[in-house]
Amino acid sequence: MPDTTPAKKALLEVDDVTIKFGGLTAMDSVSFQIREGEILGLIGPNGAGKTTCFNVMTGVYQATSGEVRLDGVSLAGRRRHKITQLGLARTFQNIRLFKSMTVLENVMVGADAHSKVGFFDALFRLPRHRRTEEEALAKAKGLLDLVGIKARHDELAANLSYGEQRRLEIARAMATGPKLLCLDEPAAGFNPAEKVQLMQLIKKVRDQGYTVLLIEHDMKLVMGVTDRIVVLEFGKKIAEGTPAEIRDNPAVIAAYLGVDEEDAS
Ligand SMILES: Nc1ncnc2c1ncn2[C@@H]1O[C@H](COP(=O)(O)OP(=O)(O)OP(=O)(O)O)[C@@H](O)[C@H]1O
Repeated sequence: MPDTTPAKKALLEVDDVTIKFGGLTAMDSVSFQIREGEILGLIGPNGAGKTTCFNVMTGVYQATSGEVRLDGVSLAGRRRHKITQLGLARTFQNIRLFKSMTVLENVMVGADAHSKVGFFDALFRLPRHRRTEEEALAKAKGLLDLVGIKARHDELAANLSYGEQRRLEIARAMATGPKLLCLDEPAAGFNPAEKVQLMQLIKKVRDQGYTVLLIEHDMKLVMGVTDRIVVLEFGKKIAEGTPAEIRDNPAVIAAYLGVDEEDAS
């Protein structure tokens, strides 16, 4: 039977983005789209431009040319907090938590990015503020439950295990209410069992209605969890497709093995 499911709309569009650092072109006319509800993997050897791509998307760097659009809205020239408000959240390669705050407080800080309560509501603890606070608390606990660390909510973030801190980072990013959740090497430093659990968590997050962009070096994880994969090498997109297509792509194999394409095929 022909597939009659309508194609999902593009949530994020990276449109012909180039970024140069002096003489180095870290992204060279890169275009790809992330569709609503999918898990997209962004992979490539060291120095391929993956993190730079994240940084352009999240407003850390400005593209030299081209633009990134979220839900049709250009992110060019927007400040980081504005991009978060528009619905793009990220985690970092190096964990960035408020270590002297509790687990729950870390998630509440994320939720504040979307708070519509004004200064006076908060100052006089007006009913609107209290209601919003209660809702934020319930939502934060729900997110901690989702990532599997609800029992630790009163603990200082510094006292969590490494794996728990990574989960907390994901919960905090989700607390900003993103349309797109970008995970930068979330499995770094994980053992095989933790990687399997992370795969399950990423799928669970997507099943909650989130769209996920994943930068990850671990091929088994990327192949096991993503719907589609975009491959960068030396700042250029060299391939795009399903995990099965990417696994068999000679250009990708060559990029990873560091051999000529003809030798790899
Ligand atoms: N702020 C910067 N100034 C100068 N060069 C930069 C800057 N940021 C990144 N680069 C360079 O851009 C290229 C792409 O780097 P990037 O960190 O995006 O690669 P990556 O694919 O994320 O690599 P890795 O897997 O090692 O994290 C590299 O050559 C890097 O040295």
